[in-house]
Amino acid sequence: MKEGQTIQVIENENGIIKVLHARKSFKDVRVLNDVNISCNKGEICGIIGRNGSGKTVLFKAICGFLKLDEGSIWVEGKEMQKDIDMLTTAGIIIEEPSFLSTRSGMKNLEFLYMIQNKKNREHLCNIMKLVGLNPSSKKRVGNYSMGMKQRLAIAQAIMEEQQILILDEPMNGLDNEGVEDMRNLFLDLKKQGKTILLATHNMDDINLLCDKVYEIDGGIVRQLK
Ligand SMILES: Nc1ncnc2c1ncn2[C@@H]1O[C@H](COP(=O)(O)OP(=O)(O)OP(=O)(O)O)[C@@H](O)[C@H]1O
Repeated sequence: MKEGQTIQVIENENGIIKVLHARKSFKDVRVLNDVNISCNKGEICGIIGRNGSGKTVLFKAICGFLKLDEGSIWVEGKEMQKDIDMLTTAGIIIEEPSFLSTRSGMKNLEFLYMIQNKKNREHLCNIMKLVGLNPSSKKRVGNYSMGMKQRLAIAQAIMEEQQILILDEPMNGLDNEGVEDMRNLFLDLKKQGKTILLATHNMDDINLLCDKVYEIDGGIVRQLK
């Protein structure tokens, strides 16, 4: 599809996440240059691109962590920076989440969950098990391996059962079994109707998981699938 046609399709789509004509520069370096994407409800939408191509910047803008210079971002019909400042209706992994290193994984989830005034230990135990962590383990997060921290990050992203997940390289640090487990988990979440925006460097993730794929390069996004 030619670029002009792609943009028109995106503008007409009823995407649950839509980015229209997004531009973002840092000083004189343009990172996003008229970026357009649309992710429909129940889809896993992949974004690929080289190191430094702007995937994280795009995700941060979608979540409201940084402002675009131009363009608009719509999530569930609400415009970021106009109707809402921060996206609170999505489970998010962007960069390394900060956990309390002296507390167990389960305690960390409990703290984060309680911030939302929620209490449900059984639900959190199930989430821990779902990501392959032992909810009864007293091991402090500071002593977790990289893969265990990543599993905990996925647990915190999914624990509130949000309809949208924004996952920036969620497979980082996972071994083959972990990757396989998380792929199955994401496919299950998709079956439940969740929408997942996924940045990855792994083409197998793209081929196995994604309904739609965008590549970002030189600030420009191209739809590959
Ligand atoms: N706050 C900032 N100030 C200045 N430059 C920034 C800032 N945030 C990101 N950048 C620059 O924007 C560009 C895109 O960075 P980004 O983190 O989005 O890349 P990425 O595609 O996620 O890369 P990777 O695959 O390595 O994770 C990089 O050149 C980066 O240095």
